[in-house]
Amino acid sequence: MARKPLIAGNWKMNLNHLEAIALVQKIAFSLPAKYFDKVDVTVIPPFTDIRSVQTLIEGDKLLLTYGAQDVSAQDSGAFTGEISGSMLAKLGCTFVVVGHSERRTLHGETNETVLAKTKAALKNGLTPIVCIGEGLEIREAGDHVAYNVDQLKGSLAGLSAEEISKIVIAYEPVWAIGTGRVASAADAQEVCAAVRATVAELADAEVAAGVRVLYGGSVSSKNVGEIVGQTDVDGALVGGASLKADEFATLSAIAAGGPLP
Ligand SMILES: O=C[C@H](O)COP(=O)(O)O
Repeated sequence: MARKPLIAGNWKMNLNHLEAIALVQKIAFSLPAKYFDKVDVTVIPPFTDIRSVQTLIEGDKLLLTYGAQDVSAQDSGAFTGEISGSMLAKLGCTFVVVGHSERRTLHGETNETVLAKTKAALKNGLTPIVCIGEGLEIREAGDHVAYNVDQLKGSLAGLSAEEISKIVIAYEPVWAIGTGRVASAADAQEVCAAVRATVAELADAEVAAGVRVLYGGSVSSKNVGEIVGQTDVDGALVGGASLKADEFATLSAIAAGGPLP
């Protein structure tokens, strides 16, 4: 089954709403409509930027989509600081990142938390981008495939095949995030193939053939071509390089198969 590549730009805690508007305008200008037949491109700004990004994208009928970096596992109520799935859906978000390693490490999110947030996203019609990834010690011990398979199984435990078919999975080795130390294309392929095999086990072969598996960790225009050229890698979750319009447009164009903008 042909899977359309997805390039998702996770801005993390960068750019206020005015800067967000400027960046989205530049990306849209650099990436004409023809590219969007071959690649889905989404921006994942901080919560405070989403309304401005929505207004721009809807007002100018841009072909980019947008999403959020996190979602509450709760529906509503006394959860100070939390943002619900229904709030994000009302703002027109397509995607929500769930279980990013920075949330797992810095905010103590477990596989159970990630599963609850994944359910909250699905319940509200959002596509969760469920993140997994091993630290350096696990990679150096050679246990990375088993570790990622376990993390994925824990993060998707009990979901139906239909629910799993609506999810995007992102493999992000923690040692490659923001470090400039990108995994080799073969490293990315090895884990993404194991992810797809695990989806076949948890759901079925058809769901596994259709689910999009992204790689994340120091992706740039220099390495994206080789990475998304791997059989089981269907795009990228991009951090630092998504904050530069030209670079993000260029790497999206490469994922689309070119030509360069
Ligand atoms: O969500 C994005 C990843 O954490 C990758 O970040 P990076 O491209 O800055 O390494």
